[in-house]
Amino acid sequence: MRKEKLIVIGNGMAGIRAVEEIISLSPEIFDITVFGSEPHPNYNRILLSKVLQGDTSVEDITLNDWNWYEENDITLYIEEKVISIDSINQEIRTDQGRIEFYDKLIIATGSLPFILPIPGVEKEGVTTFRDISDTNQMVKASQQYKKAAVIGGGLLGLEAARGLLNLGMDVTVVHLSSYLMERQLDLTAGKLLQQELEQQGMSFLLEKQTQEITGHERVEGLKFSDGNLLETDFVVMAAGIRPNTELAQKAGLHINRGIVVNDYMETSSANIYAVGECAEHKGMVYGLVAPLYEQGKVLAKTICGGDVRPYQGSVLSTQLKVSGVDVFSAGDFIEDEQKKSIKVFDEQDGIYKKIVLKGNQIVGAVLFGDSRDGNRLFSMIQKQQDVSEVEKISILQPISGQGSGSLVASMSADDIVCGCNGVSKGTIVEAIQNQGCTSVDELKACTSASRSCGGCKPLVAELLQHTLGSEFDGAAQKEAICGCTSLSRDEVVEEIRAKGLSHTREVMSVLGWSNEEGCSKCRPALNYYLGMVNPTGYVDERESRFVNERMHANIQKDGTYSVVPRMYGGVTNADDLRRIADVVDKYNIPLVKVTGGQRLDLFGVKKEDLPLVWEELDMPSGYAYGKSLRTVKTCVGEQFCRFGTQDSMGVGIALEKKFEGLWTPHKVKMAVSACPRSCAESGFKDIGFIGIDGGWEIYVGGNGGTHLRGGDLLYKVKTDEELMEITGAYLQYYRETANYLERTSAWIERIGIKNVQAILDNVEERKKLNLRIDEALSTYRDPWKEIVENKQAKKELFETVVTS
Ligand SMILES: Cc1cc2nc3c(=O)[nH]c(=O)nc-3n(C[C@H](O)[C@H](O)[C@H](O)COP(=O)(O)OP(=O)(O)OC[C@H]3O[C@@H](n4cnc5c(N)ncnc54)[C@H](O)[C@@H]3O)c2cc1C
Ligand SMILES: NC(=O)c1ccc[n+]([C@@H]2O[C@H](COP(=O)([O-])OP(=O)(O)OC[C@H]3O[C@@H](n4cnc5c(N)ncnc54)[C@H](O)[C@@H]3O)[C@@H](O)[C@H]2O)c1
Ligand code: SF4
Ligand code: FES
Repeated sequence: MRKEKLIVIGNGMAGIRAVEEIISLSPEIFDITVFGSEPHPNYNRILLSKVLQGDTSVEDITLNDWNWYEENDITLYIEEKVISIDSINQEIRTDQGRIEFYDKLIIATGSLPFILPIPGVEKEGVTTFRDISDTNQMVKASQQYKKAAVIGGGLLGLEAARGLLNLGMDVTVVHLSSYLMERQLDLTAGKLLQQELEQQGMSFLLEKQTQEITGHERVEGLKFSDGNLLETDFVVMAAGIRPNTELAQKAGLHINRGIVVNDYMETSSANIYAVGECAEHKGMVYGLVAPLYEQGKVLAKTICGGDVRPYQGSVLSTQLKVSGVDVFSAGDFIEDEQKKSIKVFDEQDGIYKKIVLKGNQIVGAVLFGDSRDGNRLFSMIQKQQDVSEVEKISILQPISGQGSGSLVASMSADDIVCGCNGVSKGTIVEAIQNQGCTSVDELKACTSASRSCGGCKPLVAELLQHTLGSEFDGAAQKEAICGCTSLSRDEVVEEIRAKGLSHTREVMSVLGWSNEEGCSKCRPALNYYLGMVNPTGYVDERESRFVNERMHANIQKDGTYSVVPRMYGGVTNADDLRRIADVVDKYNIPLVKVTGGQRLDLFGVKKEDLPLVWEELDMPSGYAYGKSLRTVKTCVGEQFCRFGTQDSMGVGIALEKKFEGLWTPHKVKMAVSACPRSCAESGFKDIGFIGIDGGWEIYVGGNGGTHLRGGDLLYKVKTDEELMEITGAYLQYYRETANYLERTSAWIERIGIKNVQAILDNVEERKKLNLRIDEALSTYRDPWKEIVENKQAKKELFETVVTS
């Protein structure tokens, strides 16, 4: 039976959550294609604030990686924008000229940041805060400039400001209203918040209307309507958002503020639905994930058929994600003729609580300084609980001051624990008691609790402890490697060693994985740990690897691949260049790019051409796709440079020849410079070598990515042999102790350079580590050559099967 074609425009949080709901209801009905204009698979936009504040990294906020799309047979086109919808012929067209037919179409285009209509907004140094690219821009600006101004003192502006403070900038928040977060707080809470943030180092200009952004090409300041000026090097616009409706408008759909939908998320056009921030329901447009996820549930049921409970709109609750600030707001929190409030204000401790009652119903709440009662109050608001029988003041006081255990004990089963995902206490308790969840990560996988902003994690953990009672295992609360198990990385590796486990499925079965297939997080990790523990006995499981590692090339947004041949030490010759040029001509390779790691990257290679390209290049794989040694960059060194004191190219080539093909927890880059001028940028590599008089300095844990980190000096050595020995021992220690997907920069901070030095100081230990790395290296075979020589693998992986 022909599957119906479902197209989703927008690869963001609401669109993909709706797809998840659809797949869980009816995995077989639709052939799904998703278009996303950003260059990433679906990620957790909420956590961009945490990325900026340095609490997590861009790599760690992916919600659904490429494997998820592949496993669910979803075609994803990234960096491809849908530019028109033909609702008569049921077709969409993209900016790449692609035209696709749909049976059903979901518009999930989100919002656009509101850009103040004032002169100067186009200047260099003005940004918004909406996506990964904006976040990277802010991190980069903080490395070059000192003064930042954030326009807008709402949730987004304050989270951006906290991030910029953490990045070392002087930050002034410019706000239109007389107090902060006026959409979520009342005057008292807004002022308390300001005091707290001032203590953290933030400055504020309130009741300021920005009239112009001054400067030549780059921003130099802000000019206000009262004539005052503020000098600044960088401006973040966080003055609200607007639903992204242009596409729907052009298609003739009914638009008001957003794309108008009914209670079933249907737009005014047949077979077209809208969900998320772009949708307007009963005059409301939402900008938080909880309502968008509720909409996604309704949409999935509508589209899959069956009983649908119509969407009735959502009550909102918010929390600011700034460490050291405890603030909560929910529902309708401003008093008027019909709505009266009850307040508790402890000025000494800076604690303020207010509930707003309409008749006998609690309709809103604001908490500052102690938000532990937030969930309970939110549940009362959602349930429109009648409080006529209750002594009103007690609503504000029953939990505070008591232990946290009693907080979860006092919650009723339908009280919401995770606001973002609408998960109640009852659902979590059921998952613990009936589905055997024993850790927060398992609960996240089972119920989605704590999957979004993460603010509810402590409460989920308390509930777990409370429910399990004496069976609660504190040790199990260590970071589990994924939601399929409660075991940590160290425990899994220990079990693999102790029980001699030799296959991912065996690990999952023997160690009692809750999901017998594993998931896209644990399968590649197990494959790595098994290979690390038993390098000569373990047979690598191709199917457990990420797609790029399976294909030995990097997949690009148009479905073609990029190919990087190995050029040891970044050194090449006429023969290699001639062969590369011939291959480029023969296979119509559209782009050849010199990489930052001194390699040539051939972009736009068709999947079926990959084995032929590799065969004709006749060069080893550069592993540009792998969690392994990528490149050793070198400066020309003593051979040609006047300043060179060492043979950087020779050492670089020797390092690369020795360690090529070594699987590591994450990618590893090296650089060798022959003098402290460090032309190969040795200070920002996983391992960097700098030639000095009479030897080398070895730097480790450097990173040139979003969270720039200069390497730490590990050792000074006198000879090239010592350099090799230390490098081997260091790399093996990293291989044996890091979590899968942990870069050396994060690992060294976690483990501590002094502890690593203590291990490597021990000559015997160093020898053993080197023996073990040599064993791992002994298994290396060039993967391109293997495929070229293996007809079966070539056929399975690279020949496109055409069925009619
Ligand atoms: C820094 C930050 C922190 C936040 N913190 C919180 C929080 O703590 N709690 C909370 O509840 N909410 C928070 N939010 C809001 C939350 O992230 C959004 O409500 C949510 O992401 C909206 O989901 P969406 O799918 O509607 O839109 P988006 O996630 O923006 O997704 C829309 C996607 O569609 C793509 N797109 C648009 N047009 C096209 C087109 N024509 N073709 C193809 N693709 C297109 C866009 O590029 C985008 O990737 C935060 C937002 C930000 C920016
Ligand atoms: N923790 C969270 O829940 C969280 C965090 C970040 C973002 N978000 C969401 O992201 C979206 C965007 O956030 P936001 O804070 O930009 O939106 P917002 O509309 O909540 O706040 C914008 C703020 O900017 C102020 N403002 C408007 N024009 C201004 C001007 N000319 N000069 C100075 N100030 C001006 C407004 O007074 C308002 O307080 C919202 O939907 C928000 O809910 C949520
Ligand atoms: S690092 Fe020193 S030796 Fe190497 S190229 Fe630069 S200046 Fe010359
Ligand atoms: S409250 Fe945001 S993830 Fe649970």
